[in-house]
Amino acid sequence: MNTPSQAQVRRAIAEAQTIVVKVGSSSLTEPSGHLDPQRLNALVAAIARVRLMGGRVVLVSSGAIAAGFGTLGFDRRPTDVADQQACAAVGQGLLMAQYETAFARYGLRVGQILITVSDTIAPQQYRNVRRTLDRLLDLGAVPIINENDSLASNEIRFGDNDRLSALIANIVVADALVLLTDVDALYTAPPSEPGSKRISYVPNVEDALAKVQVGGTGSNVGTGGMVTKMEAARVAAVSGIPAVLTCASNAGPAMMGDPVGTAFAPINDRGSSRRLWIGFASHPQGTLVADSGAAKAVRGGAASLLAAGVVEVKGDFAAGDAVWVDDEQGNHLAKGLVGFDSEEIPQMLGRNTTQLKRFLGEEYAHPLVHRDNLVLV
Ligand SMILES: Nc1ncnc2c1ncn2[C@@H]1O[C@H](COP(=O)(O)OP(=O)(O)O)[C@@H](O)[C@H]1O
Ligand SMILES: N[C@@H](CCC(=O)OP(=O)(O)O)C(=O)O
Repeated sequence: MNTPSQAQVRRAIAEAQTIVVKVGSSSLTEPSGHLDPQRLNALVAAIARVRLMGGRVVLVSSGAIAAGFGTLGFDRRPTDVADQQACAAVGQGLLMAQYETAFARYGLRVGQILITVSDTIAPQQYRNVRRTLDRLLDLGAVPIINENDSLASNEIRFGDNDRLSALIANIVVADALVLLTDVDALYTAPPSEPGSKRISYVPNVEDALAKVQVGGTGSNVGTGGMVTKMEAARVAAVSGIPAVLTCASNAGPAMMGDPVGTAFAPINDRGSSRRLWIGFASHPQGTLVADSGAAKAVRGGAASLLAAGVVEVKGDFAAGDAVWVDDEQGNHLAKGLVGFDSEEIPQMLGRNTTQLKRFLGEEYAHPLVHRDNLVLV
């Protein structure tokens, strides 16, 4: 696709029908570990304005731990996981109570959704998340999402809401992603470094990643810093979704397409939500190794992966799971949703469709991975 101008990207954001807004802990809370109702109310005012003009807004809100630790008597954000989970349990309630009251002033309802990684990995759960979000939006409510910090175990969690917000943008087929933080824009280096310069437009986030020096959090409550925000912007750009990054007090102008913060251009056309899920959220459970002919066909982008071109199957998976498609040198070519259980596949390898039908039956005369379920990496 042609690279759009900054004005085109800003216009696309202003005209977005469905917007995912992500706000960080430091934009909603005091360093003492309590909510800052004034800043939260200002954010709600900006979102309500867009919502009342007919926009569909999903809010991904951090802040549960940061709103809960002061209330529970800690003088700083705890580092112990169980303490963090307890703080999140308390803070999430406080956060939602404040959002409920703030949105009610505009006659708007909110709906809380707490997500774990497995809700976006397993196809069934992914569909559930999507259906609930779609219905909440259809009913005019503002879904408010956070990671389910109190239950997520440390080994398997998003850990930051930046990446989660980009996945949510895919799930709801958003037209724009708005990342709100405590810094007004992306800079060429962490703003604390002398000489760092503000960047107002990033036409290609993958190129920018090589040139910009991104650092960790600048506050005592944030988690991912600019690293995870750039990753979120990258997922959005690759998914065909324009994004803007700025401070929370610029939420209104950012959503109106004003030249605040940093705008990120999409670098691909929009893909289907399911293909984007395969590409970004699915966790492959095994590998199909393609021979050189099949590898070439898969790389071409329009072919299904047939059993005739597969030389090896690795891992233990069920039909419908995500798998890697590798070449014989071990390079990942694609990710795909496989049509058969791993135990069924060895007997199919190297056989063409006629042979599969004759020796194994009609139900085996299908590609291992259909091209609609295959995404190049
Ligand atoms: N290149 C950069 N440009 C802007 N900010 C950066 C950069 N590198 C690191 N940062 C830091 O990232 C911080 C924002 O991330 P974080 O603290 O995780 O916020 P949030 O709580 O909103 O998610 C900024 O305050 C800033 O200190
Ligand atoms: N889920 C956590 C926040 C995780 C997170 O990404 O924080 P932040 O870097 O402030 O956006 C919480 O609600 O405390």
